[in-house]
Amino acid sequence: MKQDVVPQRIADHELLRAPTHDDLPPLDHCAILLDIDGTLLDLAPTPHEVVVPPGLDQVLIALQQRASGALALVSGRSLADIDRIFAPVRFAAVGGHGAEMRINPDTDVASVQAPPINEQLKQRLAAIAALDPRILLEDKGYALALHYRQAPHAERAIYEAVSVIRADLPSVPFEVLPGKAVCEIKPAGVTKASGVHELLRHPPFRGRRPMFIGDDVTDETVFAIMPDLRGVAYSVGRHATGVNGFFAAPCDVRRWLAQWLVRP
Ligand SMILES: O=P(O)(O)OC[C@H]1O[C@H](O[C@H]2O[C@H](CO)[C@@H](O)[C@H](O)[C@H]2O)[C@H](O)[C@@H](O)[C@@H]1O
Repeated sequence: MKQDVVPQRIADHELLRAPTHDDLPPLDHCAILLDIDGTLLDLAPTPHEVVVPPGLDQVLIALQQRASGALALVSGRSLADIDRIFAPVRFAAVGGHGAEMRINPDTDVASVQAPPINEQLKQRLAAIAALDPRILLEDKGYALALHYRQAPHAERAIYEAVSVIRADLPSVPFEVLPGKAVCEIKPAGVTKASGVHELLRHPPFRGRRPMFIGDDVTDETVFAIMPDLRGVAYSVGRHATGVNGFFAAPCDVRRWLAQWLVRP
């Protein structure tokens, strides 16, 4: 057969469908796992300035109820910060990139998967932040973050200074994660993926198929484990490796979550 049109090479991202609810397990078989910054919430100039759009908390509560409690936030933020953002509503959560976890949102019981950040390390990182008032040091207890969204020119100096600290403190087990205008310092050995694995060992999450949405480099450990868990993963703002589809922006994620509730 004569072929009139030479097929164009199709870029990987064009092969991916926009997320559809048809790919999802039914809500009563699903563990809903959601990243916060850049996924549920739009990015803000500083960590404290994020805003929960009207109605989002109600959508999350309704999904949580429909999933018999199996909805958790999976974040680099501390549990305390997550609660501050969504107050007065509380959710099950993995916090601090896997360093903390709370299965039951109605209790204060959180399991801690890592020691508090080393004091000497903290002081050295604080000294980096002191170089420029626009660099913010976020202390999450089990993890730290150096934010340079207000001082983008400082990015290279921050990473170089952190490398020097790593060489100076070889006995302190920490890892460096590049985030969005942030250099994250977290305990070695815990990741969002280790947190998700642990979460899925407990009711009401146990035995369910996970659905995870995330946007960042720090979410890639979770994208990577989804196939083994028979899960579904979506990224936001980019086509991350191994995901089933991606959203353009957090507003699309919020709309899609709301539509999931009213699906026929
Ligand atoms: O895992 P996430 O829930 O996505 O959290 C990742 C980090 O988010 C926060 O920082 C980022 O969001 C800020 C607010 O939009 C923004 O100002 C900053 O530049 C971003 O890096 C949070 O402060 C970190 O602790 C989280 O690890």
